[in-house]
Amino acid sequence: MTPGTTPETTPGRARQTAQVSPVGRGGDGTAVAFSGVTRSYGAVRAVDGIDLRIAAGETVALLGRNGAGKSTTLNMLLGLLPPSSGTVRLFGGEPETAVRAGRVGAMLQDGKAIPRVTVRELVGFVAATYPRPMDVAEALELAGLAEFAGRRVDRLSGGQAQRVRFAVALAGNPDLLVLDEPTAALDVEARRTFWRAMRAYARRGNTIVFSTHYLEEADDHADRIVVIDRGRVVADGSGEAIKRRAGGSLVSFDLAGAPTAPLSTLPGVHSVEVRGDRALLRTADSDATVLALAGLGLVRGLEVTAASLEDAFLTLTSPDGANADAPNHDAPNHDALKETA
Ligand SMILES: Nc1ncnc2c1ncn2[C@@H]1O[C@H](COP(=O)(O)OP(=O)(O)OP(=O)(O)O)[C@@H](O)[C@H]1O
Repeated sequence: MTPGTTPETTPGRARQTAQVSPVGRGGDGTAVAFSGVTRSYGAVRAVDGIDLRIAAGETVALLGRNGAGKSTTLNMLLGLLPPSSGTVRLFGGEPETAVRAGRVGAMLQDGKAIPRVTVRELVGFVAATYPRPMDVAEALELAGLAEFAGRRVDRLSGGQAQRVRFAVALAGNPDLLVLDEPTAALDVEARRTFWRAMRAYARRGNTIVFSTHYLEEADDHADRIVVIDRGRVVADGSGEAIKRRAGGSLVSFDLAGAPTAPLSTLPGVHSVEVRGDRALLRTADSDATVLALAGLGLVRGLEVTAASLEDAFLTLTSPDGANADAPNHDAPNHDALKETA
């Protein structure tokens, strides 16, 4: 069952609504612990050896491209999917135990269809399954739904329905909120409202794990970013640290038919991408790269720009189905990108 997404959610653990220190909730202060976790679907290795500790009270973003393994990781975290190997612990025990105890609220991509009841009724039904739930009005307020409380849930826009799912995830007043791409269906204003609510919930000492494709979103709203690529953690640290270590510069120029093979061996270059006739080199030393390009006569339309957040992300991850025209010679030492949280 998907915790926190249906009125039938399992009864919750007794706990107070008041602010609680994050330390102590997980015994040693650990909310989530993955040790050597893998998960395969047939021949597809979706998660390929994840070790991860998330302290109680942390807000952590799982950042990765489509198919990186984020949802699989979150599903194992919630006990919805067993790992092929390794162990997952929530608050020191089995995920199922924490979920059954009502310590976990989730908002997943494939939340079940919402029945024909009002927003207030639905959140009330879910809240009633917990011994000490969040006050319904408070959950609606936090999720930005106060004005829609009397509206039928099947008569809401996609973005409003998404907020209902958030309110349902909050209803049991969980210690840990797990959100799989929570802002996917939201417009700019709704995103702002959503993140404001999420931060308010985090300030109470709760733990939040959310997945996203966007480094900017992760950087703006998480204490810590865990970058996942091809089922592995390739970077783990603050947004600042990830930008600093993966940032560098972007050097682009017109190839004019020149071969791409030597580009990845130029000084400073850690990845090469070709878009049409233009080559984009991500480099840690733009001066050295430009000098080397000049030596090769490759200076047509040359541009040097600081790497953006998205460039930093691209540097850390590899595109699906890399093709010969768009090699990504990622060669960073990923271990060097990890920092102690
Ligand atoms: N039920 C399944 N059966 C077979 N393969 C699957 C299944 N679920 C996921 N996969 C594969 O496992 C890999 C990881 O998928 P996952 O959904 O965990 O990625 P993701 O990072 O959440 O992607 P997205 O951002 O697109 O949601 C992908 O290659 C995907 O095709």
